[in-house]
Amino acid sequence: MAVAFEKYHGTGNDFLVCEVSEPVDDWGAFAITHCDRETGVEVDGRRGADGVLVLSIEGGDRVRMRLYQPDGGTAAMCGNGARCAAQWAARRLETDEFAIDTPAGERYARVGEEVIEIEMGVPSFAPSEIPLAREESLIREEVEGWEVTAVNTGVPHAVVFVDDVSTVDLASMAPPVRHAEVFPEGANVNLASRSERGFDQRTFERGVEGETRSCGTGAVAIAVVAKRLGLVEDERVSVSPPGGELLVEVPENGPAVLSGPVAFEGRGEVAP
Ligand SMILES: N[C@H](CCC[C@H](N)C(=O)O)C(=O)O
Repeated sequence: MAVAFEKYHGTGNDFLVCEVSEPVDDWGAFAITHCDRETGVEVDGRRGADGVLVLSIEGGDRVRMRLYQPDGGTAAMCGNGARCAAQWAARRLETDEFAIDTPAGERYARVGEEVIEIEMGVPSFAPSEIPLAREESLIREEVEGWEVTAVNTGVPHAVVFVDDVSTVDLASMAPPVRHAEVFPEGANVNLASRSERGFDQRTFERGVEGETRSCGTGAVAIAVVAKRLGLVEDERVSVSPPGGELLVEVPENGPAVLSGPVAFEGRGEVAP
């Protein structure tokens, strides 16, 4: 039996989207096969994906989202994935505002003409919530030779501010930080540097084990760490990963909000 999918990307972070009712026994194995950049499914000229979003509509007006990563594992939250899930759901629901149930908690989505906005929860610097293998927060401390700040924005992130993200060899700097002992569950690794509009972003993702064109929880992490370190004062911060531009709102109290565009790339069928 074939498995139907749709493909979306949010500022270049691309996902296969499947209904949970599709005939797949092992979504982790499915993600390993079809997300592979060399041998995975090809849509619109790009092979593979940064993950598989397994979705369902529950109770008529709520979306349940689970992310399976290219290494077969899962992650509690994905900001761009939630934006793609919201686009998928808006085509099926009669409303443009609804809740998305994720393992990191309930997230509210607003689907507009141009941008899709997700409430991302309240970011945490608490060691037990990131999690960190120590009792103190990790703010601007050296980890594997880089000045790292750690935050959880639904998943664990390490943020490193540099002069120019484009001159750093992310593929070699990120793995030691991603696997550092201080992160017992690993971390996604973000580089940020000042740009004219806000910050440039590059992210090495856990589970993809490589650089992605965009990462929503990473953009929120950069904005919230920039705020914490006193690098910005505005509540709205523009963050530009290689795949586009995201806007992050970081209020004093309350949840961060991530917004940006989503594109539908196509649909098809693959083997389970
Ligand atoms: N790309 C996602 C994050 C996935 C996080 C995952 N790579 C992990 O924590 O293991 C985003 O837009 O927020």
